[in-house]
Amino acid sequence: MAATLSPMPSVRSTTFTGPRVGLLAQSKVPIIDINSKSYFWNFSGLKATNSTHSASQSPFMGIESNSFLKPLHVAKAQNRSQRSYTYTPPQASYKVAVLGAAGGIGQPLSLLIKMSPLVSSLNLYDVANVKGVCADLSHCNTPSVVSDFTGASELANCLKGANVVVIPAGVPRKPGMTRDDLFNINASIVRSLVEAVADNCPDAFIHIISNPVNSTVPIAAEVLKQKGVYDPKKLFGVTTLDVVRANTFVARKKSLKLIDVDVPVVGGHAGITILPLLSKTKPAVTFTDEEVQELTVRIQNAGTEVVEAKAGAGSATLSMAYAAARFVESSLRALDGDSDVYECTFIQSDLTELPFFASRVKLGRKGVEAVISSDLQGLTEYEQKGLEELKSELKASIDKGVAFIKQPVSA
Ligand SMILES: NC(=O)C1=CN([C@@H]2O[C@H](COP(=O)(O)OP(=O)(O)OC[C@H]3O[C@@H](n4cnc5c(N)ncnc54)[C@H](O)[C@@H]3O)[C@@H](O)[C@H]2O)C=CC1
Ligand SMILES: O=C([O-])CC(=O)C(=O)O
Repeated sequence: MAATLSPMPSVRSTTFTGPRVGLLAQSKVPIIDINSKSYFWNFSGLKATNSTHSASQSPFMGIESNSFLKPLHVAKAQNRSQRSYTYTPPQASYKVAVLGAAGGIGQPLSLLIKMSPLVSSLNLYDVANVKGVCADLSHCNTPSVVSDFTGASELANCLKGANVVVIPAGVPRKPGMTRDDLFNINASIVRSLVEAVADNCPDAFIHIISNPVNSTVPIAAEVLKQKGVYDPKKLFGVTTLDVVRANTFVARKKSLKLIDVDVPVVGGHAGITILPLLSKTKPAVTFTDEEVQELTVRIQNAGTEVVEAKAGAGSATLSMAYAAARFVESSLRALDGDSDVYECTFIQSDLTELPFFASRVKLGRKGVEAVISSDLQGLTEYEQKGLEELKSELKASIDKGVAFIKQPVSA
């Protein structure tokens, strides 16, 4: 019996003007455009090279600049207008290191980073099992060269020359635990990994995923200070998943096009310290008080929702990998000179009286170029109350991280 192939949803409804390849002449299998291939892995903002379609006048004008799926829109826009564009794909020239690459987040995250056209070297580090992940990934025909590094003795080589270091190393939660319950194990892991970053690639952007982010980022800052290489503009707590979730939940609730929605999420990354600013949602949308309450609580508890659904098998890994890959790609675009890159992230901050705070920032070649202070202006009463209420918990988590390095408790 002949096998039936299911059409890929992303190509089913599209019509292309370029050369075509018939998969199976007599079947209903879709015809795909060979030129469309790149859109499925090319996450970076493609630069138009002809004068009519410069990057700033490109068909994706008006689409959120930090959209991880922007190139899919390019494909659609191209299709709609039946015009053809000449693009110069971004040059692959950046080195990214993933520490904890064999883990639940590390593996899919490494795959997504492997798909970036901006990455020339992808270095995978873990305490075990990273060789196989590397062998597997290295068969993908995307530009980056993948290398594996196992154990502390290979960490320095993994990090040398890295432009971006992503750290998802550490233990995840089980049902009934808070993120802070991970502190005792993950604090030491982050400390030792960041020490190595300080020694081997002090100029790199450092993305901390390991929980509790509200404490592990201050830990990383103190380690970098002790090593004399702290640049607060280049140390980031990855809170992108909170934004990804907020965008998803709001779009569903209000029947908006997912790709258009952008909700800033500020504060920190645990429970009530996660504060979605629904009043700042783009496109502008109104919510009833009940919707605000329901959405805010869902966004704050979304991590726990996944932990409970996984019932002991860990926490969010796939959505986290997606979110972290978006943050990596944004960082690479910023390093590459894109002047239109905005993300929410947990950083050293003057926005409130707290020394660290997540907010929207503009990213540039040197890291954080500007903090978007207007997000905290004109808050609703509900948001203002949420902001005041999160401060004591967030401060305690920050202080705990700082104290871990400044006054280490002997084991
Ligand atoms: N920032 C965020 O939004 C999120 C953070 N997380 C956090 O990310 C962390 C990782 O989660 P999963 O990948 O699910 O855990 P996992 O247990 O599946 O993977 C962790 C990996 O880290 C490795 N590892 C442990 N110690 C290491 C060390 N010293 N050096 C290098 N690698 C080391 C392990 O061998 C393992 O491969 C957890 O702390 C989790 O709470 C999870 C989801 C969202
Ligand atoms: O909930 C957890 O433990 C993992 C996490 O940070 C998230 O999913 O937001």
